[in-house]
Amino acid sequence: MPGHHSRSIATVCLSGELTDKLEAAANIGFDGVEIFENDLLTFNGSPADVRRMAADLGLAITIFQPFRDFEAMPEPQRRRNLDRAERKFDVMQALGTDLVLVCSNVQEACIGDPARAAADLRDMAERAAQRGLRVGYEALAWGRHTRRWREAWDIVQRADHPALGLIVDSFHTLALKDDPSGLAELPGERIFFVQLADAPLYDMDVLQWSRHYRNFPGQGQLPVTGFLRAVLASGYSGPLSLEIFNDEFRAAPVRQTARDGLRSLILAEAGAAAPSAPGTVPATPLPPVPRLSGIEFLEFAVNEAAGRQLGDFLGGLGFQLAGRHRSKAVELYRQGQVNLVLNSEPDSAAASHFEMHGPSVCAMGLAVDDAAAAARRAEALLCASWNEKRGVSERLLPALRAPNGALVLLVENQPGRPTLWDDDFHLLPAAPPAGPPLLGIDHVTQALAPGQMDGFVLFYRGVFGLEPEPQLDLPDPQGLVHSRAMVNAGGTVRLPLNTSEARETATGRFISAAAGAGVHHIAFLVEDAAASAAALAGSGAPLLPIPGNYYDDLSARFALEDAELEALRRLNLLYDQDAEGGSFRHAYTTSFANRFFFEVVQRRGGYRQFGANNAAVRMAAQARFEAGRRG
Ligand SMILES: O=C(O)c1ccc(O)c(O)c1
Ligand SMILES: [Mg+2]
Repeated sequence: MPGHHSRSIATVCLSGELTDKLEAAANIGFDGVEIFENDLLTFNGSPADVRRMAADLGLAITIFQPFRDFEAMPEPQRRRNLDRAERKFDVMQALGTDLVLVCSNVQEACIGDPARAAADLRDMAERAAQRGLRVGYEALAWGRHTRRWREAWDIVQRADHPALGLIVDSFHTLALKDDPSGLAELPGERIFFVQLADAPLYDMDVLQWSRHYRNFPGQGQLPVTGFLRAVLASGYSGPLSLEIFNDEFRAAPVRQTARDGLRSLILAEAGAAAPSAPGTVPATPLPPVPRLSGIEFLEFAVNEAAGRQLGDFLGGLGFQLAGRHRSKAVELYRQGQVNLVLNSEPDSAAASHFEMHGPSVCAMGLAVDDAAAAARRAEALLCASWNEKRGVSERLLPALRAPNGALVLLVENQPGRPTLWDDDFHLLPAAPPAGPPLLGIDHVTQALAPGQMDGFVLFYRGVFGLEPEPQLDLPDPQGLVHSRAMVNAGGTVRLPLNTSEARETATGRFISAAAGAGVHHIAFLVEDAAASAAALAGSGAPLLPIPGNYYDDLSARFALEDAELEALRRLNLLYDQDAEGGSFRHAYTTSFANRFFFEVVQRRGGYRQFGANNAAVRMAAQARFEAGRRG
């Protein structure tokens, strides 16, 4: 017996033809699909063909939907609607599903009388029952008279027919800020079906919001877990089904969306099962979110020539060659607490990454408390794993693939035990540091192609417990860049994610130059940004020049001492403050091979952001610099 509810997805969530949708849903492991009427109408085959196809794939057809504008219409529509229902029943029987979703009537002509709605639904349910079918009634948040689940439930109770039940959809309830907790009191068998959807919090017309911006549970900001907990407390034992209307999903690769969907459903169930029932075994045995102590290293895919160039570039930033791998063409560069690895080993994950993307970050090493448990969690959440070849007595680093195919390596450090670097590298004697030491990797920013944000958010949130910060819109001279930082509870891992629809923004240029999503910039934490910038400038490091207007404006925005302002100006440092008086000083390098760049940052007084106020100036300076470099 499966320990979880059967898992279903509406065909409207997925791109492509009905065949593609069913295959993707089945291959990733869904148990069933909601057939959206439009996907059937546009399919060049009979409902019986769909039934066979689903059966061959091992998919149940959980529901046929939607049936619109049925209840509480005046004559002659009332009678016509009952005839319409009979035609839908014919299709359902050919499809081999017993449940139809009736969404609440949105017509002006709909009569505002729950008794009439109940009488009509009872008629429909009686006709359905004669064919062994069932009817579920769902409140649309923008229905003419029925908008809340309680109103729909009241009508279902009045109708009092065993073939009529309630359908609930987290979006409609949560979008209206309606309270789902009362669902726990319903008899579970009277809830015929449960749809789950999340959404970002937008202050907009609810119909437009629902039709274009829904996303999978965990990708948005609605309290879907609380909703699900209430539903499950009723004793509901039917399928949990994802129903997402989203413009980006309609355009996204179908297999990725299906994977994200199932990942989100596994997480939602685990989340709903977890805290309310201490001591009981959760429905999904999902290992806990790993504790992350930081980014242990970043690994660059290079070939020999690119490796030399990047090594030189890093040398200019004060990094030193600190070790060579015992068995592979892999070098360790170090400055202070920061480890950067350059991998030119043939026939490796790095080599294929280099073939596809050129010099770029191909792996991130995360320091975790329990690498094996973290790997099991990732596997349970459908992440592909990777086993790199290794020499005798070298460390086994559990590895999984991020949504762009880059690797995340899980590094477990135990006090008093040899480190990864001791185990796998011939370490060179450390020379005295050039410049003030780097304290660690402050953040790693990735550029994503349009449409990839939700998938990455779910990956980092679900697998590693990072939480998304609010989305920011940053003006690049060539278009807007949307940025959302994923940050863990301790602030030890910070991963801003940027997307842009515009091809010529810094983010857009990265995506075309690197052939896809990847690490666009790496920020190092320092104690004193002015001292670090001065040391970098002194050793001839390529710092990004910032225009003088920026500093004139700074003096108008913040009460800075003249000497400080002059130092910022001289060192091309940017400055920001938060509302609590925390401050941020940062400087950027120009890019390596027009691809990625580095930043040094200093945080004071609990500043937790990323200097978004300065992004426009930085991106304009980069655009100007790169245009100059191209000549
Ligand atoms: O947007 C709609 O019309 C619509 C249709 C069916 C649903 O189940 C739903 O939640 C919304
Ligand atoms: Mg719905």
